[in-house]
Order: sequence, then C-alpha cells, then structure tokens
Amino acid sequence: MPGRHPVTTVPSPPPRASSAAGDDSDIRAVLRIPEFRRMWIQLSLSSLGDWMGLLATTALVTQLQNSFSGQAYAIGSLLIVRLMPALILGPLAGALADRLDRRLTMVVTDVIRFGLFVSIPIIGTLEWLLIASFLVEAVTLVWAPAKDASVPHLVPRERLAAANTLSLIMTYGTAPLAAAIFTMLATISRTLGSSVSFFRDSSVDLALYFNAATFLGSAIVIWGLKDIGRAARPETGPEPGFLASITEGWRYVGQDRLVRGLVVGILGGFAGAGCVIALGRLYVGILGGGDSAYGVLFGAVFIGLAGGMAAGPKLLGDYSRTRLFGVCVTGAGITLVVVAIIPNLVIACILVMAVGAFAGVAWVTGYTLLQAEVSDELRGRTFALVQSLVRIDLLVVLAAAPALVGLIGTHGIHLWGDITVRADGVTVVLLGGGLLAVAVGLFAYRQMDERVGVAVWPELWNAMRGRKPTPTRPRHAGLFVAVEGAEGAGRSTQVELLRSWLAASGREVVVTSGSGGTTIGARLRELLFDPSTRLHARTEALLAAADRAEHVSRVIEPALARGAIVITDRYVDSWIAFQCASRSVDTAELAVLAQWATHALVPDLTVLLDLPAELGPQREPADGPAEEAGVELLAYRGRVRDGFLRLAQEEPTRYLTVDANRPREEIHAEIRAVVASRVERRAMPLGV
Ligand SMILES: Nc1ncnc2c1ncn2[C@@H]1O[C@H](COP(=O)(O)OP(=O)(O)OP(=O)(O)O)[C@@H](O)[C@H]1O
Ligand SMILES: Cc1cn([C@H]2C[C@H](O)[C@@H](COP(=O)(O)O)O2)c(=O)[nH]c1=O
Repeated sequence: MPGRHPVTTVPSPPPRASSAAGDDSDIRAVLRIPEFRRMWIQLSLSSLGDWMGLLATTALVTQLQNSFSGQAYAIGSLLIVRLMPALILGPLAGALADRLDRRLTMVVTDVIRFGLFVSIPIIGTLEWLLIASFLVEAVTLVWAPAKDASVPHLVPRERLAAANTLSLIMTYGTAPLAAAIFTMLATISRTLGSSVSFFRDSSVDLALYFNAATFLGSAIVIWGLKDIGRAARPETGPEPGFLASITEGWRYVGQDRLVRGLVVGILGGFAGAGCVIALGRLYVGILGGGDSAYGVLFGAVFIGLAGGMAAGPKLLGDYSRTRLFGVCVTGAGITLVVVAIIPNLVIACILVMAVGAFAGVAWVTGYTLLQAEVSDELRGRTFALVQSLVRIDLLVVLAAAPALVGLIGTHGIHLWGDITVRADGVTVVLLGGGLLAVAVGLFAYRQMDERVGVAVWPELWNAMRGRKPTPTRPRHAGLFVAVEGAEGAGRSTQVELLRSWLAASGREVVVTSGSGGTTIGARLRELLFDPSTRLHARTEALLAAADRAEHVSRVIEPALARGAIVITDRYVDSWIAFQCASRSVDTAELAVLAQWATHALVPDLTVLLDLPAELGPQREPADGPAEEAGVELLAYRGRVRDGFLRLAQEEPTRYLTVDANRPREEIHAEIRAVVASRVERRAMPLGV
C-alpha cells in the first residue's frame, strides 16, 4: 500500500522525536552560524511580538465592549479576522514571497506590522482593531514563507532539522515571556492610571506599543542579514490550493489508520486549544481575575507547552510514539474538563500548565510521526491537508465557542443551601471542549495503536524510568491459533477437527506441537522429561525456553510469513501453567523469558479447553487405559487448571475459554465460530 513506509519482518523501534528533530550537538552547531543566530534572534522578537499582539488585542476588545455577551462576540470576531487571511490569501501570499527579495519582504512587512500595531491604540475603535488585525495577519502571511525560504540560505541541509527544532522552541517558548511582559505592563498601567492620564485610557496600550516595537527591532536585525536575497528558483512546486489540498490528501488520510488517528487527534487538540484561547479572558473574569491574571493563565499554558515539547520526548524515552500521541490528547482533555469546573484561579493556572504540557508532547509526537510515517510522495499533500483542516477547525471553534458562551450567558444551578454549581457559558463550553478532546484522544489511540496486547500503564511507567519497551512484532500474513488445556482435555481431538475444517478452504494449514515440535526440541524435551537429569528449576526453564525458541523460529514464524494458518497443540501458556504448578517459579519471570524466547510471538487466538482436574485422567487415552489419580496428582492438576484460568483471565480478548466437558462436535462448533470471525477480521477469505 502506498503512503506508509512498509513494515518489514523485523520490528523497528518507533521513531524518536529527538532524532527527527535534531540532537543537542546539531543544535549547538546551528547556533554557531552567525547569520542563523541573528535570524534566530529576529524570529524570537517576531514571535514575542505575535504573542503580545494576541494578548493585547484580545484584552482590548473586552475593554471596548461593556456587556458579557458583547465581549464574547467581539473576541470571537477578532479571532476569526485573524484566521481569515490564511484561508483567503494563503496561496497568493506564498507565491508573492517567492517572487520578491526575501530580506526586503521581511523588513517591509515588519515595518507595516509596526505601523498597524501603533495605530490600534491611537484610533482606539473596535472596527479599526478588527481591520488592523486582519491586515497584520495578511502581512504575516507574506512574511512567513519569506522566512521559511530564507533558512536554507543560512543553514546547511543536514542541519535543517535542528534549525527547525529551534524555530519551534522559539515560536512557542516566547509565549510565556510575552505573557510575563503583558502582565507586568498591565500592572504598571493600572498602578500609574490614577496619576497619569495616558495609562488611564487603556491598560493594554503600553503592551501594544511594546508589541509594535518588537517588529521594528525585528526589521532592524533582518536588514543586517545580507545573505538573504531573492529566490534563485522555487525550492518546491507550487502549493496546492485550499480545495485541491483537501481532495488530494483526503483519500490517503481516510485510508490509513495511523494517519487518520493522527489527523483526528491533531484536530481535536487544536479544538481544545482553540477553546482555551477563545475563552481564557472570560474564564479568568468568572474566577474573579483581571488582565494580569489572564496574562498569568496564558503564560502557564505556554510554559507547559514549551516544557512538554522540550522535555516530554526525552522523559518518555522509547515509549511507543503511536501510543503516546493518543495518551497525551486524552490527558489534555481530562485536565481541561477539571479546569472547566475548578473554582480556584491558582489551581486553574497549574492545571492549564498540565494541559499545555500534554499538548506540547502530543504536538511534537504527532508532527514527527507524520514526517516519519508518511512516505515522501504523499507527505506534502498530507501536511497541506492537515494545515487546511487545522485552520478550518480553529476558525469553527474560535467562532463557535464565544458565540455559544454568549448564547448560554451566565447562569448557576442552585443545588441546596449555599451550594450553587457554575453553569455559565464558559464552563459549559470548556467542559464540552475537554470531553471532545478525551473522545478524540481515545479514538486516535485506538486507530494508531500497534502494540495490541501490551498493557499501557506499566509500559509508560517503565519508559519514564528509562527502561526499554518490550519488543512487539510486526503484523504477519497468517493466523496463529494455540490450543491449550490439561492432559486429556481433548486438545488433539479439537486440533484435528479444526485442521480438517480449515483445510477444506484450500488454505495452507500447519499443525504443530508446542513442546518438542522440532528435531532439537524433541531432544530437549527428552532431557526435560528424563527424571534422572534432576534439573534445577532455572535450568529446566532455560531448556524449555530453548525448545520454544527453536519451534517459533523454525516452524511457526516461517509458516505465518507464508500466510499459513498455524495451529499449535500447546504453546507457552502450557509451559507456564505446568512449570509454575510443579516448581516454585515466578510466573512473571517465566513470562519475560517466554516472551524473549518466542520473539514476542503471541497467538491471534488461544483456545483453552477447560476441564475439571478429576475428569481429564478419567478419559480413555488413545494408547491405554484411564489412570487412577491420587490426591497429590489431583491437587497438582488443580493447580495447573488454576494457572491456565488465571492466564486466560489476564487476556480475555485473546483467549477463548471453552467448557471441554461437552460433546466433541459442540466444542468444535464453538471454536469454529470464533476462528471464522478471527479469519474474517484478518480479511483472509476461507471459501468455506
Ligand atoms: N469432548 C470429549 N468428550 C469425551 N471424550 C473426549 C472428548 N474429546 C476427546 N475425548 C477423548 O479423550 C481422550 C483424550 O483426548 P485427546 O487426546 O484429544 O486429548 P489431549 O488433550 O490431546 O490429551 P493428552 O494431554 O493426553 O495429549 C481420547 O480418548 C479422546 O477420544
Ligand atoms: C508441555 C509440558 C507438559 N508437561 C507435562 C504435562 C503432561 O503431564 C506431560 C505430557 O505433556 P504433553 O505435551 O501433553 O505430551 O508433560 C509439563 O510438565 N511441562 C510442559 O511444559
């Protein structure tokens, strides 16, 4: 299938964000390039200006409106006008930036942004604020591709990944600084407002002037970068238009489970983030805070975001990236739900930091996975689709969230006595956003998880302690069925019935034995069953492991790779159940050994024929009379049975536990139905 990199027979570790993003030495090397360093400083200033602009303009619209609903609508309008240029002018601005001198483009657009931000507090109307915000975004659209195209002029190709990491850190890392400066300026304005009329008019004017100044500073820095000029020729083909990018990438995104999960997760994450951005100021107001508190809350989100992006991938080591993405989106959603209902601003600030951290890890992970998992010929279209969808997503959320808040208004549900529960629009919409993120995170997890059968939390805990993940196997083309049960449970009978039913389909069916199933295995089994050897329990376990390793690598794996249906009479579960019943061995330790020996090959289905301990021996064996079991033997058989049942309970989806004290055909019909559904799930036509 085109699209994803093919999964071969050897399990490859999940891509590590650090390797995709460039390691520490790369980053140091990039920063040693003087031109790039200056560019980096310029980008920091511009990003700082962007965040300050967002904070200051959002705060300003609330000051320009008196009613709660009016403020909500005004914030919604502001955020929409900030997103509109990307939808309308995106391709045009990209083409323009490729035709103009890039250094000049950046300098001119920075000066225009300076002028626009200075004009906002001077004109001081909501209408101009909206128009100026639209123009700032339109100009930024020309500036951004000029910047992106300039980086390869300054940085060697092999260091581009590290340069991009630095760009990402800078883009988000300046947000907390912007929030801190905004909070400081708002506090200064309020303090001086009583004595100096300039500060009385608007507490955010100073922030807007500061913001304007960052763009002027950026223009001065960029003017000094003489190496950046006009593009010699376009580095990539023209970007598909908005609609074209959707149709081109849609089919692929719809077909591939991993990419589908990623895209849905990213959209859900942005929807949650959009709720926080759109409602942050109103939320702070409900909890009794002002502009300063808004700055702190906003900063907390981005401290968490930057922390998550920078530290998350390192902290989580080799934890499965496909799992991590869904886990983090779900975690962000759960935390957002708590934020929505928490009545305390300080706790809310701490929690939004956690929301930011989850989102940061998810963003880096998702971005890296898209780069690593989507094949080169589809990557551009996939990214284009993701970017288009993210914009639509944000537009809808940013328009809908404040509008919904305005519609719902401010309410409280009186329960009893003094107890009233908040039911205002902000709480309800934030709660809904959080629940949506949880649903989307779980969906992404289910779509993307390639480690089915490996428990989530122990693996996460191990990764945080720096332990390697247990290896999982690639999907194979065949079907692997194990039949387990104590002596005389009817395994041979059911294996044969299953074999003849499956063989009628024309598929290759391989029947094998999980103990002594190879030439070497048979010799090992002889040793194991020879009472004169008097083996130590660990020696016994290692010999049994060698028997299983030989069996899996010589018989089962090659058959599965050919696409055969493999039925094994006994597998590692028998080994664990018998060894733990007869010797004092730790089941968990044996399971680790078994997993290593079998190359982590787990059956698609394990049929456990369950029979009460006293019934097995009563059944007439094919080669002799039924034996009379003593008390000790019965107790041992009871332990074996309990061992099997415990294993089955631990993995109910893999096991089919069958009451074996029934007629052969009845048991066979039950097994056949489940095998048929497993075959169907693997899309293996049986023709029977
Ligand atoms: N459902 C059943 N009801 C009654 N007897 C059965 C049933 N299934 C099998 N048997 C009989 O029980 C005996 C043991 O059956 P089978 O050899 O299939 O079991 P097994 O689990 O493979 O035994 P072992 O552990 O000895 O290899 C045979 O004589 C068989 O005919
Ligand atoms: C696989 C296995 C078996 N045993 C015991 C169970 C029976 O009593 C005998 C014969 O087993 P068979 O596979 O049904 O021929 O051996 C055991 O003790 N440990 C094992 O791993």
